[in-house]
Amino acid sequence: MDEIFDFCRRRSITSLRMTHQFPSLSPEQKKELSDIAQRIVAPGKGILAADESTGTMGKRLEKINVENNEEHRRYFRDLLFSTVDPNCVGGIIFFHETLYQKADSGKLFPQVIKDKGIVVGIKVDKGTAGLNGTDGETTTQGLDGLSERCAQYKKDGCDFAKWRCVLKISDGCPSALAIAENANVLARYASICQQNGLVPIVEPEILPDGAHDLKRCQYVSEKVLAAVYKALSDHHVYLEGTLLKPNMVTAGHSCTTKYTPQEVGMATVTALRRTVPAAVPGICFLSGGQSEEEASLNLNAINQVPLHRPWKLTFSYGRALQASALAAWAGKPANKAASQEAFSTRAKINGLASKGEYKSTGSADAASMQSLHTASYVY
Ligand SMILES: O=P(O)(O)OC[C@@]1(O)O[C@H](CO)[C@@H](O)[C@@H]1O
Repeated sequence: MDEIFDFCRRRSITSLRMTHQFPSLSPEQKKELSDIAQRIVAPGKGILAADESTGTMGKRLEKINVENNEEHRRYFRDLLFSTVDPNCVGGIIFFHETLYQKADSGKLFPQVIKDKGIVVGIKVDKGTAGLNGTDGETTTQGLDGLSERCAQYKKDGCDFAKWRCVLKISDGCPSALAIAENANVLARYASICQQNGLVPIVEPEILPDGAHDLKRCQYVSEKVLAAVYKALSDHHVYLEGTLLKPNMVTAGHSCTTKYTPQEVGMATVTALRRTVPAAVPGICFLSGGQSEEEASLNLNAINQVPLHRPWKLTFSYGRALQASALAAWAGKPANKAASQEAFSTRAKINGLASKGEYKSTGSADAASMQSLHTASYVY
């Protein structure tokens, strides 16, 4: 090590010395973070994103004519959590309210989940805010008081966190400002999480709105991810203790060319191989308005791409894991078992897809084929 420092001094390279001089995490902290991340993306497992804010949950409940009140939100989440299979779900992302609610059994939800061996996560961002002078682009808020909130969440049973940034594709978007600002805020968030023992899920979502083709989405995804990993490095984030939650590389929703899952898989894996370091243990895709079946077929194809893939490639789905379950429930207690069955089926299929082992029978039901995309969706 001394020779390296000596070499750096002679060449006036100071940054290496600085990194070693001010280590941000102890070996024990690093081990804890890396162990948590590995548990979440163990083979065949992915993440259930159940972190819809109260407003977003309202939009979901409205579709099935159910009132958006605390009990209905609790009931639906209890329905999911009491049936979730730890063989295909390694982590669940909670919204603040859910973390302090109880299951019908009287146990707090985080305890129910931990007892199954599933890791508890929490959404910690506070939503998007406009970047003035841009074409409607945004950054994400929530850094103020984040360290204190993370420390409290760790005490209350959480071991990972999620923060979502949003970028969009159009003629002039994403702008250089949006790319730089969102990369930096994700890195700052990730650094704060790690100091508090939470594995940060880094989510730079590129929206599927638009008529762009697959190539354009791949190009933009590469630029955004390259900026994110440069910022994470600048902020000394320990990559082994992080997870990435990106969009799959797909054409825009109104693109007239339709691409096969194999084409989506190849474009996605190519973009990731060019930008995401091998030290990152897992890449957990968001579903972004794809139908349940489409999200499963694309994930399966991603895991069948004949290129070296140094990370686990799995799911962190919200809509694509819950849509059929919500529709089957329709707010009626008598439908609870049918709703749980629908959820378990999707979780099992995605567990298989995360290993490239899902064989579609081609007989998927209508509900799972329905697009879940809403143009200019605001969460
Ligand atoms: O795209 P999906 O799979 O439905 O949801 C992905 C997601 O990141 O976006 C939502 C809004 O923040 C979250 O509830 C969820 O974690």
